[in-house]
Amino acid sequence: MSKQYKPAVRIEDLSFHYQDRNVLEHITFEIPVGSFMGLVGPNGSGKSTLIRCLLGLLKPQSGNVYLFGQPLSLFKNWDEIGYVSQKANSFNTAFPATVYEVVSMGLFGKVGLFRFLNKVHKRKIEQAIETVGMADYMNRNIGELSGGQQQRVFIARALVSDPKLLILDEPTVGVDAASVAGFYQMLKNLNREKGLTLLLVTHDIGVMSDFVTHVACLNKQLHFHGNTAEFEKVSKEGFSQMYGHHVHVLEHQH
Ligand SMILES: Nc1ncnc2c1ncn2[C@@H]1O[C@H](COP(=O)(O)OP(=O)(O)OP(=O)(O)O)[C@@H](O)[C@H]1O
Repeated sequence: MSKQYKPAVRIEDLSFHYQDRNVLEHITFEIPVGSFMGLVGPNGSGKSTLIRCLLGLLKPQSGNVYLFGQPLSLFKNWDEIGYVSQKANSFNTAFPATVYEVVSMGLFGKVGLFRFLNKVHKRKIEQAIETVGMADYMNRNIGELSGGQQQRVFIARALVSDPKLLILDEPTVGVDAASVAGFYQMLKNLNREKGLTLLLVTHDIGVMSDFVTHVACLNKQLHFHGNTAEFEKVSKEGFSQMYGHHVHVLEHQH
């Protein structure tokens, strides 16, 4: 890797197996700084395992991971990496907390639990809430919001510590179909306007491809990796073979 070019993520020839089950085989790919990468694959294709290897939660049997040019074992700036898992697994929404309080939890790593939030912190919290379009709900209880609104709040919680890379694992689970496009549009704006590098994990290959800049298709091996224009050129048959006949790629007008 050249000294000048430091992608947000570089994965080199990574293989991982659980006991006797091979889950990831010889995965090599990069997430350029400033890109919006969609990582797609059917259920059980190894997406979550790859994210866990990338976050250092699992150790691959072979291969290397670099974050912003640094080998994972030396990487210390975890503030730079935001992670939003599937909502259902990450937070008990019956917990009586307002949107503002939930987002402020994203700062606790920096200011320490129960430390007094100063004006700068408060402004950061408000800005993060505004960024995800939830300013009108600042004082509402998290449990009163729809699934899509709750996911926006969890993204604000991840944004409040100014990450350079935001990883979202299946963020539209539980978001109603009518809200999904608006949700992806918000992510696209975060990428374009704030320059945030995004990694979106999903099996929603159709809708996702309208919003991302790059696509990686995983099914144990990496079947495709490239920008959206290259992705559009790939034949529908190729994807049907990989995902099964029930998945289709959306046709684009351009
Ligand atoms: N702790 C584990 N021990 C053994 N096998 C596991 C473990 N976790 C996952 N697997 C298996 O590894 C494979 C990949 O799982 P993984 O969760 O990475 O897939 P995924 O693409 O994220 O799936 P989904 O879209 O359903 O969340 C699956 O066959 C799964 O059953």
